[in-house]
Amino acid sequence: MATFLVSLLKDETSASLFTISIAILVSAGLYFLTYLRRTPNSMPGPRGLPIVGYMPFLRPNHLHRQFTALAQAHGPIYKIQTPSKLLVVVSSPALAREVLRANESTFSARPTPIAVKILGYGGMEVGTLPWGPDWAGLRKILVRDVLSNRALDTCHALRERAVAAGIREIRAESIGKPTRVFDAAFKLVVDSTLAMLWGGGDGEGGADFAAEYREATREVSQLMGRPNVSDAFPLLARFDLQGVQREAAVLAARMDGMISSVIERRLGDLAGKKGMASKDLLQILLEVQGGGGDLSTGSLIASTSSVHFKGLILDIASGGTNTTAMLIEWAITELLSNEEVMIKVVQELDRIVGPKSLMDDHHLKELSYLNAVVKETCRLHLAMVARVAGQPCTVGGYSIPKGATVLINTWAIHRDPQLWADPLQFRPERFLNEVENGPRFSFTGSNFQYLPFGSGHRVCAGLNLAERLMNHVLASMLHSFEWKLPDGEERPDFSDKFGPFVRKQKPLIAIPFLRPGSGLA
Ligand code: HEM
Repeated sequence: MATFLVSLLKDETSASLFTISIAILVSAGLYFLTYLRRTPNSMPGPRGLPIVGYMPFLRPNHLHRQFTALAQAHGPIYKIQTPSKLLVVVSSPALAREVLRANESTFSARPTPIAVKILGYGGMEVGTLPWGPDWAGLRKILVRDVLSNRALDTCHALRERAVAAGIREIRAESIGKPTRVFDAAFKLVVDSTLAMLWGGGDGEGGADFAAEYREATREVSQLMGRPNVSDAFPLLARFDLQGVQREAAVLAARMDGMISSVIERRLGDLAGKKGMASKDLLQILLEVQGGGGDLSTGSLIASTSSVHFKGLILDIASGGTNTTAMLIEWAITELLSNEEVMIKVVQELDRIVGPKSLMDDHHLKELSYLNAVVKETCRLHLAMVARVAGQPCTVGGYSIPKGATVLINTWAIHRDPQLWADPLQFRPERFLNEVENGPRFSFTGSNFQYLPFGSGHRVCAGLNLAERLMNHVLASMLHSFEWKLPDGEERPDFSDKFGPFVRKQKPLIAIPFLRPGSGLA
């Protein structure tokens, strides 16, 4: 569940002035006094005002750039005091390593906005559970059993079929027409995720159900990006001033209804001995569940109606669909303004996939230039990893109090000219031929210069799936179609907006034309 990482921070800064004023009167003084006592005085950082700290100076839509500029003024570790939180921003690989590896157990939790908690079965899914045996057991099932490369290989045909169907739909409905690239990518990503998850049985798929799930997922990500004053001022949470908690509860019930109905239908099918057309991830999960899991997880998923069991399904179905689609939109934006790179991608696709076929799984391993494009997109368009100090500790020689939120500013690290040659240039070549013994920059977070999926025990649990989806969907969109900007537009707009992730401020609109070399022609 990637989208929750920084929304708490945004909530803090962009709630309406009116609500903020009330909130400040009620609780800010109390918090500020508490934090004054606990703030490490010697750590550099911009000066704020009494009571409200630095909050009035934060620019919610541009925090990634503002935090990077502040690092230039205050160094690679600095503090920002807000009424309710001490933020510590770190912007170097060495300090990221200190937080995510050397002090891993101290920084094992991440800030969880109230809406995210409600939507995640009350904080019972992998992304929101606190570090402990429940989290470890469920994460093991998710990563080792259900989202392992082996399991994802098992259901590759389901993904291929869904992507091919989506590509045919674009051909039928959008050729020659201005199209929102994010929407096209989002549909392909959600449909193929759901196909892998529960598309192997009878009755679970279906266009209407997928459309309903897509709509709910879209609403979830909108809600997560909405400021909630209760996150900034927990004392006010019980009043739910903006109704965010109520909305989250309604949406959570809707998602739960859909997930429960899929499980029931599948269990009914099995009882009726209909069997599986082809094995999907739900089936793999049911087999783990039926086997009782191991000692650490057996009781957690003893029942298929337990929140833990359903939370695992939610993690897969909604964990990263929005982010994956958003990165595909950024990749196409970059390619439309880097003609040479686009030509190389398309040449590779023509060479590996060939003129008469559609993309399939075995092509993916050979598309090394396309994979480099995806890595370069992740370098330039992801912004932060957030963790909370579970106990007092020291980072970079400064003491950090319990409860402080530490932000690893990957936006700054990924664009640091000391670390990357021509850091603002889109140059996928930097990820090619890295070293002989495996890639220097993988998605696993072993190199702290490149952290798109975080690092350590809480590194993204869905990174295998995310990598396959990004590569597969992007490759299919580029192999089948030539995307052109509408007449009169020479270059796509690059303005962005900080939110749970860095999204495009203006959606990319492009026109797909059928490529003569595509398998659809
Ligand atoms: C390109 C898409 C994605 C990006 C950029 C992304 C990024 C991230 C990041 C940065 C984290 C926090 C890591 C940390 O704190 O060190 C995370 C956590 C997580 N992600 Fe992803 N993610 C993506 C896709 C996915 C997908 C497809 C899934 C589901 C299958 C998923 C499931 C999770 C889960 C469950 C966690 C919490 C892990 C834990 O706390 O143990 N993500 N993701």
